[in-house]
Amino acid sequence: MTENVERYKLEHITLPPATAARGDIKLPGSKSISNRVLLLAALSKKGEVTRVRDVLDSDDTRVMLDALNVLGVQVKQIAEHDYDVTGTGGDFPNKNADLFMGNAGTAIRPLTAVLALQKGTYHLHGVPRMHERPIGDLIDALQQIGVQVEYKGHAGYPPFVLSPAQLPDGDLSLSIKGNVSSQFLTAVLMAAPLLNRRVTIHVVGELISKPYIEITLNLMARFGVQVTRDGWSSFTIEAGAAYGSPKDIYVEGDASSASYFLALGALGGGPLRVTGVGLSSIQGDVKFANALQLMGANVMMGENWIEVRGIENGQLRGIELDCNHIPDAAMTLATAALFAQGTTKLTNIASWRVKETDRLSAMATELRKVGATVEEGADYIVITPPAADGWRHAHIDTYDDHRMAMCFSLVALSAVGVTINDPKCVGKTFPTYFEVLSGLLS
Ligand SMILES: O=C(O)C1=C[C@@H](OP(=O)(O)O)[C@@H](O)[C@H](O)C1
Ligand SMILES: C=C(OP(=O)(O)O)C(=O)O
Repeated sequence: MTENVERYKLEHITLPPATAARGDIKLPGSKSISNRVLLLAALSKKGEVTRVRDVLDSDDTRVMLDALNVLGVQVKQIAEHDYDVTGTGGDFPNKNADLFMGNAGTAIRPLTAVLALQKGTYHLHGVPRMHERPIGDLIDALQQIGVQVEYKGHAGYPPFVLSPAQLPDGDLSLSIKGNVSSQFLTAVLMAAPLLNRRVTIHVVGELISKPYIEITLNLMARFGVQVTRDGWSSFTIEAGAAYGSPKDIYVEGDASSASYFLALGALGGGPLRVTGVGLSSIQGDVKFANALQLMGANVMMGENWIEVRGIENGQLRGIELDCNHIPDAAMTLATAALFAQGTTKLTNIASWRVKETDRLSAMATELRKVGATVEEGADYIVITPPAADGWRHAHIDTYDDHRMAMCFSLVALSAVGVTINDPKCVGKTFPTYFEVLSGLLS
């Protein structure tokens, strides 16, 4: 992907009113796991090949694959979703590169930490929205160990240039804030073994989106690096820790993408089964299923699948839920809430404001178009559904946010249907979303 690629706009898609949602789908690979595993495979022992299977094919994973390619990492596609990645031992062949990061947080944050430790100069930039998404807390943490960064736009935001670090001798210790994004801690954790010495990372203040740190630690362990920890407050990587290849690794299905189908199954009677995530998943967003259960949905789970059927008592109930642990899937609760009896309050979601768009504001605006009454707070949203005769057919703006498009597809199950503007924005994580959806609705 290059910056010049014209964003393929399909003006809008209209979903006519549907009354049922049922079927069986295989989920696309997890974005969070795909991008972590591709990078970890590239950092593995020099010459070792990791076969990464079931990689997500989307804008965000394309950003990571293209970056690795530009950096000189050998990445060979051997089947539609499978890649052989040859390890570099943490030392990328290309020492000067201009890297387009699109709007992929899971690419720019970890790559920033890893590239800051190379003996090279790297210019990282993205789409305009990426230049509004904060990265200062990560850069501040890296600067404590001598990393060299020059901001090219606004301090604390991409674009910026990384040049060779001036690392002090001996064990290293650094502090990092985790209240804006957990991806900053993920980035430092993933890069730490490249330092070849004992590294202790102290988390200052609140840490949000904690389950994503569990994904990071789990996958680092799969690549042979154990991190010792003191709860959520400090993490230590010992000297001598180095990534080794697990040889063959599968990417599980995307639990955030699963949320749309699970909600549809709950609203449209089901049975609707997603395969690729379940009891053995390492993704925090599988907890979305528990939230749906709280709303009254009938959920069953196996090792590798989740199935939702019609709702006990006919209609979902509104809930109040702290959604800090499921920031992405929580958006799906906001549109599911349109169909619930009573009010739904989703709290502790301030991070929505610094993602693909200001999601709190965007969600409130678009929910109101459908007929809901919405209260938007600094870090919460309260949704009261439209009255039975209060639904309006709306043209939903999606703000170049894949999750806005996918969340509002649930409104197809209302009596008025819905029109979604710029539906192609789903390409960030799920390019075929609307095709898959059309096979489930009737
Ligand atoms: O580490 C990850 O894979 C992610 C962490 C979360 O971001 P924050 O930590 O910024 O909430 C999530 O929203 C994002 O889609 C993926
Ligand atoms: C916040 C998201 O993405 P990113 O990885 O760019 O942070 C998301 O997918 O909802």
